[in-house]
Order: sequence, then structure tokens, then C-alpha cells
Amino acid sequence: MSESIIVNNIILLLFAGYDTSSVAITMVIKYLGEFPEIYEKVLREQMEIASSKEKGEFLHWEDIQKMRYSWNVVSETIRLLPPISGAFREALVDLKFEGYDIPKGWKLFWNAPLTHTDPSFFPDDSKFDPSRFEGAGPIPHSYVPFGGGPRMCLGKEFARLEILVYLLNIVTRFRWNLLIPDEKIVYDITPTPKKGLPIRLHPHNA
Ligand code: HEM
Repeated sequence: MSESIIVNNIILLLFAGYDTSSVAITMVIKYLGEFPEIYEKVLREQMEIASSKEKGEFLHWEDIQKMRYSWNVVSETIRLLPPISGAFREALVDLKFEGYDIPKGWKLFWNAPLTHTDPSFFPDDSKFDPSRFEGAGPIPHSYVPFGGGPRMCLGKEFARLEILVYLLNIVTRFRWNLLIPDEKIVYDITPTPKKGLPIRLHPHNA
């Protein structure tokens, strides 16, 4: 393997493993700032888990499994603002799709934001509604923030762990408000708040 391929793989791993989760956390902060009633539900769930711990006791795997509502909120966040907008696949055979002929060997880009806002899968698609993920949740391949198939994100469970642990730590300490309500989000590879999403933190015990 050439040095440039090794360097490229390392850079990709750093991006895949760091920017994606940090963008997801940023967007959760945005939505929780926008929807105080959803923040309250997350706080209640996280407080229940935090208060079941002795002082200084670490979180356990079972605690993460109890963060169901919180994960539904994260899932809805990355439905509306997926950290990665898609990836490439190669057509292994000639195929037809929606009236288009796609020859074998062509490269295709599957698009997460478009898939996630298809109203036949997600009625009232622009509404932030974590209850979409209750029960069986969306049908397979209609929800693809981590991709799908054999090349699906291999860091998904690690990402879930770090996002939920972060959420517990911030929500049990602070409320916050967004200093620029309706701040524009642009896709600059990943979704990026135009002005850096400034917030004001309010400690619970102030
Ligand atoms: C919210 C966080 C994350 C999101 C939304 C995300 C999303 C994705 C997506 C969409 C793909 C392409 C999958 C496909 O083509 O089907 C991918 C691939 C990948 N992700 Fe993630 N990812 C996240 C976190 C992570 C983390 C934390 C790591 C590593 C610690 C990681 C490592 C990778 C790697 C190595 C691949 C390439 C897998 C392959 O080609 O076989 N990701 N990710």
C-alpha cells in the first residue's frame, strides 16, 4: 500500500470517527434548545439513570440501554440532519431505476437527506418527532444515517455510546438557550451552523 493511501485512510478514519459524532451532538444541542418539552423528557430519563448511581460510580452498559427516549431524540436529529449526506456504490449489474438505465460499473451516490424526507416513509417529514422511532421504527433502508448493507458504518454502536454519555453529562448539569434562534444550517461536507451555534448554559444548581 502506498504512503498516500495509508495517509488517506488515516484521515478518513479521523473524520469518520470524530466529526460525525461531534456534528450529531451539536445538532442534538440545537434541537433540545428549540424544543424545551423534549429537553424535559430527556432530562427526566437521564436524571433517573444518574440518580440510580452511587457518587463516582461509572455508567454501565445496562444504563445505556435504558436511554431509549434520548436515543430516539438523537435518531430523529440525524434523520433531519444526517452528519454524512450519503456515499457511493457501484452497479454490479445493468439496472433500471425510476425510468433510468444504469449500466453495470457506474458509480451511484445514495442520498440520506432525500431518503429521510420522503413523506411516504416519514409523514409530516419536516416535523421533529422522536416518537417515529418507538416500536419497530422506520422500515429497513428508509432510515440510513449510518448507511446500510455490508459497508454500513462500523462505528455505529461506539457513536451511540459516546453521544448518549455526552448527553447524560450535559443534560444533568445544564439547561441552555440558543442565542441565534433559527440559525441557518448549511452542508459544508457535514451540517454546519452558519454562526457556530452559540448557546447560553444555565447550571441546574445555580
Ligand atoms: C453519528 C455518528 C456517525 C455517523 C452518522 C456515521 C455515518 C457513516 C456512514 C453514512 C458511513 C457509510 C456507510 C455506507 O456506505 O453504507 C460510515 C462509514 C464508516 N464509519 Fe461511520 N458514522 C458515525 C460514527 C463513526 C465512528 C464513531 C466511527 C469510528 C470510531 C466510524 C467509522 C466508520 C468507518 C471506518 C466507515 C467505513 C466502513 C466501510 O467502508 O466498511 N463512524 N459512517
